[in-house]
Amino acid sequence: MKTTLVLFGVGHMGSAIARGMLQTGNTDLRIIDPDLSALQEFSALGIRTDTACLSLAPNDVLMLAMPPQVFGAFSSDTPCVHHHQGLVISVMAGIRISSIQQMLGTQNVVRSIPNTPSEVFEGMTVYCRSSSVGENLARKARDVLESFGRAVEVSDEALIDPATALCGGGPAFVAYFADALQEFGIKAGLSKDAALAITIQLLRGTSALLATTGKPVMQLCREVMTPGGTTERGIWHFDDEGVGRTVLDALSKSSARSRELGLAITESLSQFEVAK
Ligand SMILES: NC(=O)C1=CN([C@@H]2O[C@H](COP(=O)(O)OP(=O)(O)OC[C@H]3O[C@@H](n4cnc5c(N)ncnc54)[C@H](OP(=O)(O)O)[C@@H]3O)[C@@H](O)[C@H]2O)C=CC1
Ligand SMILES: O=C(O)[C@@H]1CCC=N1
Repeated sequence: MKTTLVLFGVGHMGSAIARGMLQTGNTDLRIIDPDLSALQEFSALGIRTDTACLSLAPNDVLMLAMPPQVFGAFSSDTPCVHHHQGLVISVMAGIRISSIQQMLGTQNVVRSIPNTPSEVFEGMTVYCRSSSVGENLARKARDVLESFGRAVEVSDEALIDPATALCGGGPAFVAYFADALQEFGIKAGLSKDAALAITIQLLRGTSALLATTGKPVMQLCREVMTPGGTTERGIWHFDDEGVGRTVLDALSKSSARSRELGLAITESLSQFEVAK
């Protein structure tokens, strides 16, 4: 029997997951989002869509893809998700497994961080499961997450914050760099289309070279830097300007923000417990 995935939130990440999943067709999809216009694309494809969730089947897999900041209100306003016996997969940045368990009164939680290339079945998801998720549910979680790309499980939940920076945010960092490459091409006189085509093939070709040869990344870099040639001038400039360090700092800041988002909820939950 096909798993029914109930996707809560079909914004940038949720819609990428839904579109990726529709390419594989292994999962029955149901989508909930208060924004009717976000649902139209999917209801036109015959997918069950609703602006609110009133009931669930016990075996439904729930996927939480709303902003972390609205999770508290969602939890209060959606009683049918409470005490859900099936699997709950969160893709929300920051929010810890224990907070989700506490707020939904459910145990079987997988905290994951996918990325937007899921839309074209090239997603990468890092995930961690709660100790209550046994092998059967773990297999189900993996099947769901692999229905829009690749998935890697980690056993230490603390790794999800840096994975949020690297894997979840990664496409933004790569796109930012790609934009600078494209801009150079355009400023140098290439047409926008030519600059874009070159940039796309650079990303694809470098990625394929890395994956196919298994060479270390900096070896790829050194192999392009012909001594006395052109590329080393550019890479030396990166080194002088501390570009590598800036990238590390940027990802550290993203990771810290993920921890901070989680901590805000954990602290408000513990204050609530004290007040009770
Ligand atoms: N964007 C990304 O690349 C990644 C995002 N994530 C995570 O995915 C989640 C969504 O991010 P993103 O898609 O970028 O955000 P968006 O703002 O693009 O989308 C969020 C969607 O959730 C909807 N929503 C709000 N409240 C509810 C609710 N109560 N029930 C169901 N849906 C609701 C919003 O509707 P409305 O607009 O009406 O408020 C909106 O359509 C976040 O938790 C984020 O941390 C994780 C990895 C990568
Ligand atoms: O920026 C964010 O908060 C989300 C999580 C990872 C990518 N986008």
